[in-house]
Amino acid sequence: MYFSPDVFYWSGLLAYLGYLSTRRSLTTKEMIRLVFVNTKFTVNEKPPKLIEVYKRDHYVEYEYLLPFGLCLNEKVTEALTQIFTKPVRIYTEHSKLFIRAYNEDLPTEVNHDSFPKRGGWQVPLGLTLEGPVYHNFEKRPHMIVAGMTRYGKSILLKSVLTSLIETNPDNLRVYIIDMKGGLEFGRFDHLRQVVKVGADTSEAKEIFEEVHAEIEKMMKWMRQKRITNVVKSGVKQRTFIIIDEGAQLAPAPFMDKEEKKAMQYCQYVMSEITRVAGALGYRLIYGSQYPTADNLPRQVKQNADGGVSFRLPTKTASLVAIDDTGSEELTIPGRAIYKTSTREEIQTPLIEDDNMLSRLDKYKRKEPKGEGNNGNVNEVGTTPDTKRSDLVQFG
Ligand SMILES: Nc1ncnc2c1ncn2[C@@H]1O[C@H](COP(=O)(O)OP(=O)(O)OP(=O)(O)O)[C@@H](O)[C@H]1O
Repeated sequence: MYFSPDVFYWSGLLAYLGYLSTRRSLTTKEMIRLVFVNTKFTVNEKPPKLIEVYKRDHYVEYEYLLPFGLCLNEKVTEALTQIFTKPVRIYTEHSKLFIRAYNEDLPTEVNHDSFPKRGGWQVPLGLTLEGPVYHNFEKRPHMIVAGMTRYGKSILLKSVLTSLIETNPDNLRVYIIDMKGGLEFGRFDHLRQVVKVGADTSEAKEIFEEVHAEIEKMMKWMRQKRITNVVKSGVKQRTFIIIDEGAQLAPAPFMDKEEKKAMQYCQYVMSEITRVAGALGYRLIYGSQYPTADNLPRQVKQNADGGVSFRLPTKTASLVAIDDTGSEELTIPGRAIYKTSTREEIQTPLIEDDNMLSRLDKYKRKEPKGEGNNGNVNEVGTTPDTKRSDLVQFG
């Protein structure tokens, strides 16, 4: 029997439409079940059993009981992901499989002002699919911020600086090393919390010498007072060292001996800050476009318990920055991975320079630099029950 090509065309189309309509009428639960069966994610031909469906503000979560011996694999994860038009998180926990289907995509822009303020030393780092995420510098004192040029590193550093000043105007001291010639952070030098802005290698070295001397004094003072960690001691002051483009502070073969020595010194103090000075109230935020094993001091890497990575060129770069891959897949400015003991994809807060300058205007220095309590290290140790003599002794 002969069938014209038209017959094949129309019967094929009808079958496709039939498939589409069935597909449309399927509920999410049914589609998940079909994926389990079609990908052979079964034991004795039985797929995982649905236990509960949770409806939350930002997502709907399906909880399944996993039969013993059944392990989540890439094939089923990919097939499940294809069911949903919005982001989905698929994970297992205690013999259960969870499929969390989010209601919305992560936005491509979130204003810094939209994050509610939190007390202490917590700053907003970004928005996740489940709400805002904060970094607590008391729990995780040091942080690495990595990302290729034009993906949002400097803006995040500025957002963190703004939050720190606004939440702790009287207890914050900041040294900024802006290796982009001071172009990004030079404008904030007039704020009373900003002790110094260094814009090149020699200024960076001066800052590190100053910080190093402070750390030694502080250690002595704490030894005398038998304080082991400022966090539990009532010492309120914290000193942040923010570095934008830390890779510029790494020795390179073309440098002369003096320059190499200066760089090695800078790297040594960075390491000391993360190794011992966290307990003394010193916090390092190390920003770099492309951290490598050669330019990121090992101690900094090992002791920085928080990492934010914007887009990076390769998986290897992502592994160096945050011990995890994924940064090479980010494509949107302001989109980053925040890695601590957990991992979150975030859209970081956007803040414009002019907005930042106008809201921080009230913190501009009244006295000339170095007078009053501007950046005065003698004020370290100001606690309700610490006598003035302690402060003098420390200074
Ligand atoms: N959180 C954000 N949300 C949306 N867009 C952003 C965000 N952060 C940065 N951008 C966009 O990316 C541009 C570059 O940001 P930024 O200056 O922070 O880059 P960078 O990574 O520091 O680059 P470079 O290292 O070259 O200075 C901004 O001008 C802005 O358009």
